[in-house]
Amino acid sequence: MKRIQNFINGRFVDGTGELFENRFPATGEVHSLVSAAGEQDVDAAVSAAKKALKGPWARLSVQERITLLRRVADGINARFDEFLRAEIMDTGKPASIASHIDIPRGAANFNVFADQIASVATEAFEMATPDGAGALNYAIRMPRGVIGVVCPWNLPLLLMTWKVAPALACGNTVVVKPSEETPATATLLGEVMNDAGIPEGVYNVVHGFGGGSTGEFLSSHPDVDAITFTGETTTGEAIMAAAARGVRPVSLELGGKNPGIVFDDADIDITIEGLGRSCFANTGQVCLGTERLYVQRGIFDQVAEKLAARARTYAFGDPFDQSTTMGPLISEEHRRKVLAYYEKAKAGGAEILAGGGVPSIQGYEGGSWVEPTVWTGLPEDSPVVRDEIFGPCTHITPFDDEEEAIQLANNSPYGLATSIWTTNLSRGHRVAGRIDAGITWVNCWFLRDLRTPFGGSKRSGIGREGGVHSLEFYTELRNVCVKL
Ligand SMILES: NC(=O)c1ccc[n+]([C@@H]2O[C@H](COP(=O)([O-])OP(=O)(O)OC[C@H]3O[C@@H](n4cnc5c(N)ncnc54)[C@H](O)[C@@H]3O)[C@@H](O)[C@H]2O)c1
Ligand SMILES: O=C/C=C/C=C(\O)C(=O)O
Repeated sequence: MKRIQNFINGRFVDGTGELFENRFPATGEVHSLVSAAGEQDVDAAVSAAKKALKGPWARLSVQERITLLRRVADGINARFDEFLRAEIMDTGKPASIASHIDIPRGAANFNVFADQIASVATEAFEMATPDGAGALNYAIRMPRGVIGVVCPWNLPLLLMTWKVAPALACGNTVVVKPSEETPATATLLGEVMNDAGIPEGVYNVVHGFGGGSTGEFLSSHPDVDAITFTGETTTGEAIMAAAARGVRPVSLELGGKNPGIVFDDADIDITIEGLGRSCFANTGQVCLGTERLYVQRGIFDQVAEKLAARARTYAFGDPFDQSTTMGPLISEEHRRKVLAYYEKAKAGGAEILAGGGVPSIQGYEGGSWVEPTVWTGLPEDSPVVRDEIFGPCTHITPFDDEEEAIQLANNSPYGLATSIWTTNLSRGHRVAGRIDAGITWVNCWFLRDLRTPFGGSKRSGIGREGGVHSLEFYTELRNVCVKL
């Protein structure tokens, strides 16, 4: 049985924690065992990262760091099939997704921030002084130090490197805690880091669970200088509390209950294509996905019917088969959560337009499969419409006018993402400016320019990642004032 180890100070080591099972979600079969890190292993990883801040890594120029980051990107691409297999075995997601999104973006993130750090500016101010000689102020950008990186299971390599790449570009060192569900690609990246010549201790990986385990050991460690987290809102609260001790900055990318708004002048084909992805892609396990949809009354029936038909087109099966378009959920535990909402919808009297249950897939009976589902008819205060489900499901509600649509969309404690579908672009711009969300797409979804600010409002997070915004988090600006 394959064993997945921790990666500390450039070496793969067993942790002092227990071995835990790693399952292939498509069948439920155990495919590897993972060595959990104990508190002393996390301490060893943080110490290695702290020591590396004073070693060769600290003496590299920005250009030398850029060269190493590009080598890491090349290293991932050179081992593309290994990363692809590892990600699919951990998540069960179809190769059609992982080969086009997860692995390419996992490599691209290193090039994006190599570009970004090459051109980032700071600032300088000349000032008058009473003696007339003046003074010059200039800012210098310093790495924060050891960054704790705590990651989720839905886009494991993509979301981990979305943090590690800018952190390293800025001269920090990192200790990564991948989700217990998806340990493999973060571990494989350790080999790539060594091969690329990243000094030992710069990139470390510790495996285990969250509260009372590895995640908490890391976020509470006094020598971690900043914490970047992506995951559930409640976990974000716990990590923010841990970071408060020692006054450490946090970047929190949290949960959402994202609305879509379809006006009656929308291009139906473009809209259904976009909503088909935003509602069901990655088996609905995307933080930016649409779980509540508001459709103007005049086209409500048409959109509901077409979206329900789209939900029925997904092909379940072998995640390694390129013709498979929908995989399982990440685990039996998560499937129980999603199916509980399927039952709540039924109990609440929802009209089920598509799905609502579990598909029968020959040869994959042990997998965590659910049907893509479309409901209507529930009240806005239903848990199905309020809570983040994180599955391939959406509830559709009709609205009459723009004001009502905005009010419905904003009526949520979350504020992560929205999509607006209309051919009236004045309305598209106008409504986008009134939605309380970090990211709003108009006539598109998940179109990503990696230089843009990415993050949530309200309970969907704190801070922004992407482009220069990542560099603002992973560095500290210091001002120097020189009397002339
Ligand atoms: N905003 C975004 O960009 C974004 C992106 C992806 C996923 N998410 C969110 O992530 C969630 C799904 O991911 P998940 O189930 O892995 O989230 P999760 O919060 O359960 O776990 C995320 C990570 O935090 C760790 N963790 C859990 N409790 C902890 C604690 N008390 N202290 C330290 N670490 C702890 C886990 O082990 C895991 O590595 C969804 O809510 C989704 O919306 C948000
Ligand atoms: O599930 C959440 C997806 C997040 C995606 C990104 O952070 C990104 O595209 O950079």
